[in-house]
Amino acid sequence: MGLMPVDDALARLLAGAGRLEAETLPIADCAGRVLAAPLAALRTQPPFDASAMDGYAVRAADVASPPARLRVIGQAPAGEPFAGVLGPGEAVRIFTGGVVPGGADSVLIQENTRLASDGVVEATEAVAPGKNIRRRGLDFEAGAHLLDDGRVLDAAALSLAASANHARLGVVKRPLVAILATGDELLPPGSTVGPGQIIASNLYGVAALARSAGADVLDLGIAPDREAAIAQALERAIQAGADIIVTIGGASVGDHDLVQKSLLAQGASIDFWKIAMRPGKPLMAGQLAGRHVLGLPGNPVASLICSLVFLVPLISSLAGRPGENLYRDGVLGSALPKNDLRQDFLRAVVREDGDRLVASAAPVQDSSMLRVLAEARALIVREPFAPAAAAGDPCRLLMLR
Ligand SMILES: Nc1nc2c(c(=O)[nH]1)N[C@H]1C(S)=C(S)[C@@H](COP(=O)(O)OP(=O)(O)OC[C@H]3O[C@@H](n4cnc5c(N)ncnc54)[C@H](O)[C@@H]3O)O[C@H]1N2
Ligand code: MOO
Repeated sequence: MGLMPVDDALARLLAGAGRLEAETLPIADCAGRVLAAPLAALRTQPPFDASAMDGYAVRAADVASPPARLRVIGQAPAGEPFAGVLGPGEAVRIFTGGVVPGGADSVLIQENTRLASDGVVEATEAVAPGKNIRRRGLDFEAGAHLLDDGRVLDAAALSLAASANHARLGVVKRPLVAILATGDELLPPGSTVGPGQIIASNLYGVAALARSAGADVLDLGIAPDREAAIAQALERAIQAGADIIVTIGGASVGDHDLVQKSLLAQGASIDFWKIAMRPGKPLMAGQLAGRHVLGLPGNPVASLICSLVFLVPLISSLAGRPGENLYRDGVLGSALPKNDLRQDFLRAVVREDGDRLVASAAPVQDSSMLRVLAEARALIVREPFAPAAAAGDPCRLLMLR
């Protein structure tokens, strides 16, 4: 089988990954979620002409030639409207958020007044009609369209929805990603490591990427290289309602690479396997019981870069949220040899030279080396068969941080 180009593989993966169904949640649980339908206002805000300042509700004409004395006939704190109507020569003590009483056409701020005697206030400045009044419906009218379908519920959108009196919101279901590491040699961090054994590392990074893309994660732990154990873990993922099943390792061609075999035995269909990518060649994608399956290569750097390039966009697509564009233009800080048929993602340190990002590839790019990945700020993306390049040549960067 030939190697599928990275862009083709991504397009195939996303073609079958439409937005998940909606669920209704209390608004307190909706932060960061994606609206599943347009949102309209259930009420008008403000629902009355409201004072924007602490001061006195007045008739502008009464204070047109200051100083002007006004009789204070009552007060209107927020939440307690004044019941009467203001007549000529009268004022109502009012506070920010209070209902502007009938008869008043403006609010004079208290800094522009002084108390003359008990029950009498003196305006020391004039005020323009309408000044310091938030008109009924200034923000929105009942029935108005407020938020689009697909809007991410950020701080402003969430507060607006609450203000419009929505206690619950219809949001896109958050994808559930089940992650299974495979390999007889793997032990969880903190273990006493025996001969030939290593620590399972990348599932933590894969889980972190999944969560940051808006998914919930089900950690299926580590399965040994036995078909029955892998099958059992896949069944757990299905029972838990996973939308995406991610396997790590066992994706290549060795005698102990059993993931594909297990998947096929469970009735999975394989959409593609092996792509023109370095690291990440043995990446596999398919479907099992209506779930997406992404088989990541075991090499830690390969699995993390494949997660960034494939898993994150898949989650974004299911979650109905636009993915963040992590690509930037940069220049090379050091020369690179010509590339072969695999699209390369080279770990690079980046320095800023004015507004230019200067990226220098690490000299050793072995896909087991997590330290080089942690030190990198970007991946230099090299197209298949790219010619040799010199320091200073333009390059495309996939930013990591
Ligand atoms: N004859 C060939 N051999 C290999 C090929 C090939 O085309 N022909 N491809 C190589 C490439 S590229 C990669 S990438 C690896 C990926 O193989 P697998 O997905 O089968 O991964 P494993 O063999 O299970 O593991 C590879 C390596 O990574 C370690 N590993 C696995 N899982 C974890 C984990 N969760 N945390 C940390 N480290 C892990 C594992 O111990 C191995 O050292 O295949 C090449 N071989
Ligand atoms: O993906 Mo493998 O790590 O290309 O080396």
